[in-house]
Amino acid sequence: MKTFVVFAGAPSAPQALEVINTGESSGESVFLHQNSRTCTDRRSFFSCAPVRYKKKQRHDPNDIAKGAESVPIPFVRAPGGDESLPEDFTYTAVAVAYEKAKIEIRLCKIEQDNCCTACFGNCLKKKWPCHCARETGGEFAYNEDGCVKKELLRQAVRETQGDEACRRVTCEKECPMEVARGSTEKCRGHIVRRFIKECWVKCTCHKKLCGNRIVQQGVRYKLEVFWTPTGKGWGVRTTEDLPMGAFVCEYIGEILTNTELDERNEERFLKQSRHFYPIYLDSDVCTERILEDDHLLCLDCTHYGNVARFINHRCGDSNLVDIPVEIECPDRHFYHASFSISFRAMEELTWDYQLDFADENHPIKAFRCKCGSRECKDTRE
Ligand SMILES: C[S@@+](CC[C@H](N)C(=O)[O-])C[C@H]1O[C@@H](n2cnc3c(N)ncnc32)[C@H](O)[C@@H]1O
Repeated sequence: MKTFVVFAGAPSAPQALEVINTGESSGESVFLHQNSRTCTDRRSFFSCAPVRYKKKQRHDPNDIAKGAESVPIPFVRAPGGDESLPEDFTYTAVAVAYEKAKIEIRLCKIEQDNCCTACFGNCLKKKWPCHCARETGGEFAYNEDGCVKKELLRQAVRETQGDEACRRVTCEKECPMEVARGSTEKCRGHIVRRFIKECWVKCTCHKKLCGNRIVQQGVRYKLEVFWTPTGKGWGVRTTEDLPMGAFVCEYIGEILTNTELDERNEERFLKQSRHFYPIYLDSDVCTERILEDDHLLCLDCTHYGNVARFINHRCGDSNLVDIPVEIECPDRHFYHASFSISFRAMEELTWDYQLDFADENHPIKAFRCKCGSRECKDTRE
């Protein structure tokens, strides 16, 4: 018996080695292809190999994600410009807790009837939606193209625009959001946000093929970070036309408590930092009423974050809407803030930060808005 070592890949990129035995009598070498095709010479092996052939990857100096996303995200300077990306920023595609934030991602919190333990393949193809669609009224949040369904999208736009018709809850005692703002005012009321629940770790469907696993797959459309010509610093745009409801990215950064964020804000304010990058994970404040400091969490993208950190604000008619998503377990102190297209876009991607420009007490002193929208709320002289 002869032993052959077979490369599963091109000659220049041997990634996996496989040893096979073959009879000596024919005098032929047998090359076993990884997708079970056999070829009798090395040449035809490599010509039938591309199914598994993975191009040798290089570190693309223009990819701000440094390979962390499944698509590269290039950055583009203004013509003739020499702006550089911030040096104290490291790209991460997963949220990381800084120090005190308590994140309760526990298997025991996922009850059997809160996940699909008998599903196979793609849950969206099932005749009847599985348990995972319960959160969204018995229908999956996504369509077969991986986009958020129209009704849910409309609802999210209404909620984020503070539509009076949306359900509101007022804190009975101290409002954690007012406390976070350093204010002693009464609760202004919280809109009850509708969450999306994706299939999670205990579900038995396919981790990549299930259509109820969209946000957890990460960025898949072509995005670009570019230097805005209107004085907003860096911004994000798409280089392809995105359909309504397409998931663009989630807001990823360091997970902080309010106190930690306050300390950072103060420091940055003293340093006269130009840009600020925090968001509050407050979509479920209304069901808790009373929250300890280490449970009302925020994401800060200043030092660690993903492409969402470069998305600028637009008042009123922004083309992205944020939707809270449960991915790991039902603990809503930490959830995923996903951005989907609410208006067709092939231009700068913007998101309404929901800032009150007149609020002098706001912990992040609002910038002078240059969004250019007819609905711009920054009316300060
Ligand atoms: C999340 S960052 C966005 C990325 C930022 N432009 C950069 O270069 O890193 C938020 C900051 O961008 C700037 N910004 C965002 N939207 C803006 C707008 N509509 N007008 C002016 N500045 C804006 C503000 O300085 C704000 O604090």
